[in-house]
Amino acid sequence: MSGAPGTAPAPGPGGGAAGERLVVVHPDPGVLAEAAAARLLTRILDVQSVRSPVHVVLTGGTVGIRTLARAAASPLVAAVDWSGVHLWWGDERFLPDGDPDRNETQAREALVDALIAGHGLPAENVHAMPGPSSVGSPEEGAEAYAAELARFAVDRGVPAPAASEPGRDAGAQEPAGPAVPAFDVLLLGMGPDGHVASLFPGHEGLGATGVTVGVHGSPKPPPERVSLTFDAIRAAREVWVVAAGAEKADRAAAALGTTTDGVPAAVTDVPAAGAVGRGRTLWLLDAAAASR
Ligand SMILES: O=C1O[C@H](COP(=O)(O)O)[C@@H](O)[C@H](O)[C@H]1O
Repeated sequence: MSGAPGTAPAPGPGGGAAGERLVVVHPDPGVLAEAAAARLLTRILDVQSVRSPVHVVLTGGTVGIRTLARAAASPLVAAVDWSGVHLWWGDERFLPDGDPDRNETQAREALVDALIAGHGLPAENVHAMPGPSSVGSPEEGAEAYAAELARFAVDRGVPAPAASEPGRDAGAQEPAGPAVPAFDVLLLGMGPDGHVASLFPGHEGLGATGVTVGVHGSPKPPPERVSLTFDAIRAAREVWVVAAGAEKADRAAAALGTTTDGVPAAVTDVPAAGAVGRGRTLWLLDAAAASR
């Protein structure tokens, strides 16, 4: 895979038009996390220059959390008006509040608690996915999160923001879509099996309707999770897939291009192939993950 960015529009799964896709390759996981953190903070700043609030979806996983930790260490943190930012999650392990394996716990330790304590992020703007401390099952958690998302859903019947917003045409209608906020950046990690969020190859969650789904039998522990669906993921203005390590290379190549026998990847085999944003999709990889 070349390191050169590709800008050919990537058709959305199901053939729908989607925005541009870029693949950016970094020398190692440390530089990848540093660059992804700077890119995230800069993107929030750019969006804040034309609208508020800004909605960002966080991911768990090694690169996802490392990116948040690097963002916390960045001087750019002080440039963002965090009072106008909302943080969401793409998926959560169905574990008690404060469990060290929860994506939320790791994100709070890496960045989120520091933003609340020292940078004006309102605690109520942090929208964690419910776990067994507050609901009885992953399905109840999914239902509760869908209701929370709907509270902030964008009214897509109104014209899109003015042309001054980067990448938007004045007067264009926001396409109708699921009852979720207009996520400005939706971060996703990718597992060695090509899973994104908690949507695993061959798993029934891949075809879930609605915006959230309760997951059972996850091949990666813990078995129970809550996840956004692809409908919710694809409603995002930008989807960023961040992945590092040689163990991701095969699935990254399959998701981005074709399988070894030249067949375009199917989302059921490579869920990451379905990670497409409405305006732009970024694949931020290290050299090892891009090696195929
Ligand atoms: O379990 C999960 O795994 C994926 C990928 O994690 P990684 O360590 O292989 O990057 C992560 O994106 C997801 O949020 C998490 O729940």
